[in-house]
Amino acid sequence: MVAISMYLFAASVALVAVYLKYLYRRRRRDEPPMVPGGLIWGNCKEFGEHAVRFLHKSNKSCGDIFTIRLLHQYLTIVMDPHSYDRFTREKNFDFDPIQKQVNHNVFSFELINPRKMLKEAGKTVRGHYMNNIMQSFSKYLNETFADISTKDILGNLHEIPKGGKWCTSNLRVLTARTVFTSLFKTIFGNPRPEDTFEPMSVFENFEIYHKYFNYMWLGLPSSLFPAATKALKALVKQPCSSDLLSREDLSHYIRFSTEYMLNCNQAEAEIMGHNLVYLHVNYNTFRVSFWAMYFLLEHREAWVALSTEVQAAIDEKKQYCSNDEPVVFNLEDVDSLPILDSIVKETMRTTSGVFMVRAIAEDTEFEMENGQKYYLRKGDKVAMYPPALHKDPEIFEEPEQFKYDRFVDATFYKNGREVKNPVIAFGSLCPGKRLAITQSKWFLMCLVNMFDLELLEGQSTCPDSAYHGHEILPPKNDVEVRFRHKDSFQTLSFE
Ligand code: HEM
Repeated sequence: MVAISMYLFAASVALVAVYLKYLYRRRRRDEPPMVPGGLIWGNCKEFGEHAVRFLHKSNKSCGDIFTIRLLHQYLTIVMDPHSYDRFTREKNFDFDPIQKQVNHNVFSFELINPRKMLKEAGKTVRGHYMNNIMQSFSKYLNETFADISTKDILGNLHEIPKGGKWCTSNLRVLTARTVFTSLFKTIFGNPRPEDTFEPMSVFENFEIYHKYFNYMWLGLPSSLFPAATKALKALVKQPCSSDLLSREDLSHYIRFSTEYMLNCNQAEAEIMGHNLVYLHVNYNTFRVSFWAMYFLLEHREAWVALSTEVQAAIDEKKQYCSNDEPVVFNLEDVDSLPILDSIVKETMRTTSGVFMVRAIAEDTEFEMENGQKYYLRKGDKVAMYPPALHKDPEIFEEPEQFKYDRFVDATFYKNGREVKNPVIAFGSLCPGKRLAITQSKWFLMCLVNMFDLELLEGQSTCPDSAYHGHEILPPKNDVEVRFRHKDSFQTLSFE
């Protein structure tokens, strides 16, 4: 009996010690207010249930900056959109440990000199490189658009349905067969017939793997999730580096990264892990395209407005080329379409799940835009949570509604002052922003130009908020659509 009491006493003391060391915290002078939470889990429950609602509520009770606790991690949230620039410029707010955490925990590799790699990633998606990427993407997209009407999902050939006959598909599968396949081929080149590393099988395994992304990012081992382990095994069955490097249609970036990692004596497994990360960041473009297409179908007036805008742009160009030539667009032309631009921005606003997290490298005095100063502790994390701003009713009228023309000639205000960056789905660091937006826009232009597309009766979906933290949220469920080639259309080409 005495022994049991001693054990219980020792266990209680240990628990209290763990609690005091890792969980308990007294707010120091000039630190942001702390949001009250549970003894052990902190604010995990409310945050996990509905992060946007929880942060709006905390914003009302605590103000524009406050600290929450997710288990043992203290996280200061900056809710003021006007302080965005200060947040992104603060040199003690460090993204490198976050990026390392993703690479290490989720894709099992480390980069030697990551800043050099990222700088190069930035270069390879700008200027003439971006034009080259867009040319390949546009070529592959035209091929996949032809394929979806003539081949089934297993690749078996069928006749093109004539007389305006409709084909049916799940929308996600349709987006994978067109956008994801084109992205994949633009990055890795055309797969060889013997390759298991090919777009549709990678897509299927990514779909599974991404379900566990947040858990693995937080550090839970992938072995806890057998489905994720199986998917990863399939995803790393890639051609070896020498095989990839021998391909003429390999993207400039993968050629650079593979050669760079080989020169740093990094193992094949690490090169493959890195290839997956690159595909993973590009996967967001696929997700945006899915959502934009879904919203166009759900809001027929948006489809009509976009088709009219695109048709007018094609007609304008057609005056200068013959009927059998493709109509050529460039970056400037694509950027000049206001409804298209608004649809892509509104899609990002409504489906972004991104968390802009930074590690606090040193004790820091952070000055908000209104001049108020706060002390933030080294070792904590600090974040902006764009979805909470994107759903702020003071900035966006009826924020839950998709309004296709919301961003046409519009400015947005908070506390009576203009918000300079109303949509921050790319955070501040993403080098692929312009490319991803252009690819999504190009896909939509080609889609409304070539196809009739409809949601089947009773089909609907919405972003799955259980995946908050993903750059673009996946849908709760897939939907069924029917589509057919238009009787006549002009082939488009990007130069
Ligand atoms: C719709 C598509 C995309 C979305 C929504 C997206 C979003 C993001 C976000 C939110 C971040 C974190 C930035 C931060 O916290 O400040 C990020 C980082 C990054 N993205 Fe993207 N991204 C997309 C497409 C791409 C593409 C196409 C590339 C290819 C070049 C890319 C490459 C990267 C890289 C390399 C980083 C890490 C940057 C660093 O560590 O400095 N992304 N992206």
